[in-house]
Amino acid sequence: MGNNDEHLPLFTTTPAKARIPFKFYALSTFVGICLIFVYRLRYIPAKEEAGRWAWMGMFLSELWFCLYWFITMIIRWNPINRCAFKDRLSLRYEKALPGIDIFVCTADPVIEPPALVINTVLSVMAYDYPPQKLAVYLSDDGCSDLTFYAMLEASRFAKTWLPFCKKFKVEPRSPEDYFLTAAEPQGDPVMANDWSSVKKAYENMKQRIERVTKLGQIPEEIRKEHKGFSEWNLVANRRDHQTILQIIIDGKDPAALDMEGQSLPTLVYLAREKRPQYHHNFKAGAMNALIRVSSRISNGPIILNLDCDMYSNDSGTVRDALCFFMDEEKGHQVGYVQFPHTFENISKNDLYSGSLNVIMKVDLPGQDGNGGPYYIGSACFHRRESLCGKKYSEECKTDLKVWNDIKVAESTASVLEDTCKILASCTYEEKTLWGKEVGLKYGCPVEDIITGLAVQCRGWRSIYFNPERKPFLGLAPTTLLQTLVQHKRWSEGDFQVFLSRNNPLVSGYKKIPLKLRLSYCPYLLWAPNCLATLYYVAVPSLCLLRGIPLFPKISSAWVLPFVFVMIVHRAYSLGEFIWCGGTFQGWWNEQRIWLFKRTSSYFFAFFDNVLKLLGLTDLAFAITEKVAESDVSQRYEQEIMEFGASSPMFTIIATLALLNAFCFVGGMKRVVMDMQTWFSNPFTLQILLCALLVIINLPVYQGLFLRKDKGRMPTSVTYRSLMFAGLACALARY
Ligand SMILES: O=c1ccn([C@@H]2O[C@H](COP(=O)(O)OP(=O)(O)O[C@H]3O[C@H](CO)[C@@H](O)[C@H](O)[C@H]3O)[C@@H](O)[C@H]2O)c(=O)[nH]1
Ligand SMILES: [Mn+2]
Repeated sequence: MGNNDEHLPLFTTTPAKARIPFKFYALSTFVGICLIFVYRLRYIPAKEEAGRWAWMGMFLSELWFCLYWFITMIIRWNPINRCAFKDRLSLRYEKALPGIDIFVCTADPVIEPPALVINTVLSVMAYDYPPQKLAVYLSDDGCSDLTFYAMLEASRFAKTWLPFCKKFKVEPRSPEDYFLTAAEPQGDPVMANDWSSVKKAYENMKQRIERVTKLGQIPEEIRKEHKGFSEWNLVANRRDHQTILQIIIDGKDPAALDMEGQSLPTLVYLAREKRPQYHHNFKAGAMNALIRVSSRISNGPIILNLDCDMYSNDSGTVRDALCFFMDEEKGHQVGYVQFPHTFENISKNDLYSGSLNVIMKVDLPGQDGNGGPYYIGSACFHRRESLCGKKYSEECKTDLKVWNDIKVAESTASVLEDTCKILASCTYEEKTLWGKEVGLKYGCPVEDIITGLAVQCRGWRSIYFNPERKPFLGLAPTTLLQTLVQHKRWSEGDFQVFLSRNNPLVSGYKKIPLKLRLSYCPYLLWAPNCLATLYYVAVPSLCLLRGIPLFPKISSAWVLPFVFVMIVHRAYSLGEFIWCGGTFQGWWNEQRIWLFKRTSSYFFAFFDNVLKLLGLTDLAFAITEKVAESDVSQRYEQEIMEFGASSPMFTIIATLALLNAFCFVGGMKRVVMDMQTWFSNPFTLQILLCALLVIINLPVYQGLFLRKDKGRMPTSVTYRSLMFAGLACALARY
């Protein structure tokens, strides 16, 4: 190694390619949109004409779409890619690597089974990193002794799993996912023997955990094995209990060794105190309790935050992240490093559009280019200080040396357990800045977005790193309702941020660049999208029924901008989707989910925010289910859309689908009776729009009328939507 290498950076940044075709697309679409506006303004129906109001509504909707499109272009304008050099990091800093604290959050042993949670925990315990410098914390908002039991089992299994991972260079290091796909090694019989015995050990452990989980309580003989179980004697229920803090593996204890005599990472279980009269602030509250407790136990300067279903898929990720924090030139500016969310359970053509591929491959690199990605809740490495409210200053440059000398008080695990409990109590945060300036922010179902924004406003840079190998794999929702509920939470929280003092356009003024503030907006404005979309999918169709034309004739030149924008815009979206690794069918599914989300999730999110402004409700955090009944998951595999629940969201979706079907039939009748050609008929575009909506809604009609399985639309929804759609059509008609 030459001397020069010392000056090479630990990471590089390169602009993305193929910018010219993109800019051409953006510009030409913009021209097309302008022409549409010219048409809308020139041909406003006169005062006495029917349809003047409908026309104005079209104009306003299109204005909104244009505005929205414009900010999505800002995100896409100059994306960047990052590259990290782990080998340089090891050469320079192997002896001086900082401590890493890993926080895993879980909240419910039924929705998030303990066997799943410990796979995530094991995958991060097995990171390729000095174990003395690794501490893994589990926050259990479900306060479940079942989860605690699984953690005990995991701590025992770790003693074989960790050395096994190193020996066999196992990837991924979640045992469940490794053994699901890995083949037994051939050749060396000793190795093969080793391999099968570890596999057997894992399977036995999993069986024990699942048996106890199914039983729903801890058998007496197991309770005797660990003093920690006695804590549950005092637990009234999951919403009313004392703090339970158990240091399951104390990494500083010289006796805490794996099978090969190597040290083990510290492993901690925490169920923070909950009392009915105190708001627990969901995941943000859990994270803040962990930040405080960990500061006494290990105090790692870097914190990785993971959802319990998001296991590590690459044992090198910690080192990747450190390349950004430890770069001599720019590292001191970095507040957090966000990794992409990818999912292991996406169906072949991504039925519910859960993969988030375009967000991960287009939006986040774009946001990074504009000044730094959002913090999206999981798979993010934070600098402890930046998360805890410190403002960025040039002096942070000295941190590197300090990091290595961070000390925590030397005390035994049981002393720590006692003294740290208070940090996770309900009253600890009273009259402090926790949840406001310190730690994750409270009062919003998207704690991640507002927290990341606050970190950026304190002057820190954030980094997005999307490596070749997927760094983390999570679970995406597997039913339509779950998908819609998840998006309701996101869009609701995002819009709440937009309406609050935290609106980046205001709070980021003079703190972060304008283009970064603007690139928050497409997300924050998800919810209000519902208005323009609902208008566009209902009014032109109803006007068709009534006989009010809203688009130019095919024979008129004004049809060109409409057709051009429609085709080019969708072609671009298709291209982007395929480029991000999707299929054509997947793109088509995405269009459908896009419609469903906008008309149901965003609609409810919008109105809940209005109600909240009026002080009538408070926004909550609905947890996404990670398990499904076997017939439900079977339908998911087969990509059959799952309705099967009587939700008002489905009523809206079904009503709109039926409305368009009725209008399509009515519209066709009109065309046939009018005896005009398609060419000179003023309704052709309206019929096409209506037809498109009918085609995209085909699975809804199937669910309403044709299917017999349990995932069909409930009859109550069918009746209600028939009634509403019929009523709307009758009103339009007469
Ligand atoms: O009171 C709560 C509620 C949730 N969680 C945990 O929060 C995580 C995310 O919950 P999930 O239901 O899986 O939500 P998702 O929509 O999948 O989560 C995305 O969106 C959230 C914000 O809405 C972020 O917090 C997440 O990190 C991000 O992955 C899970 O580990 C939960 O255990 C808690 O710890 N306490
Ligand atoms: Mn999740």
